[in-house]
Amino acid sequence: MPIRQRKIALMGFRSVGKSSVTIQYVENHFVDSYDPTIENTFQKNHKINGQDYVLDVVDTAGQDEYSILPQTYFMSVDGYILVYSVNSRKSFDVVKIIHDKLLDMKGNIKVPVILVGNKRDVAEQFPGEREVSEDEAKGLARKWEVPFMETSAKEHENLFRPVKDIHYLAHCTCTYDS
Ligand SMILES: Nc1nc2c(ncn2[C@@H]2O[C@H](COP(=O)(O)OP(=O)(O)OP(=O)(O)O)[C@@H](O)[C@H]2O)c(=O)[nH]1
Repeated sequence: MPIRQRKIALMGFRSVGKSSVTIQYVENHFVDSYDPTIENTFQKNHKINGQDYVLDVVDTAGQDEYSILPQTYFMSVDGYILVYSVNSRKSFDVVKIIHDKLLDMKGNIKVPVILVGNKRDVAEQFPGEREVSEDEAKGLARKWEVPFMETSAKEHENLFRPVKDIHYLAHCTCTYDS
């Protein structure tokens, strides 16, 4: 079977951990320093149900509510991982705005998205710092009908369920059997 190539992009507010999640997922280590990203693309191979996939994983520059998203993010990306940080309400608001923009640009067709609440370890260690509850995020994911998970890039916790979640993104099916 020929190898299939897919492109997925991580998007979200600044400093929520998009690069850390990407690097942990692709290279299995945690980067403690903060170096704002312009844009980086990584590759990861997956075999899913006997089919080989090459995933281009695009780690985007942090967005805010005013960011104008480049056309390339709409034209050539198959699926999106929208990342917020569980200790930042603002970053949760920003993923909602990004989601609206994606739907708008794609013509309101459902877009394959995974919602990720990163820095779970911070909320576990300092519960007072949590600004977005798991229940609220689950509610949003239910409304969007997309998979959701809280992760910790630092603790390498829950970094996607590769077969199930990546399969969903790679196939762009827009339906998710939770
Ligand atoms: N405690 C903790 N810190 C994290 C986690 N993920 C990222 N960080 C830290 O948060 C800071 C920002 O992480 P980045 O991965 O650079 O964030 P980003 O979203 O790529 O940032 P931009 O490039 O500005 O958009 C860094 O200091 C990371 O070490 C996590 O799961 N837990």
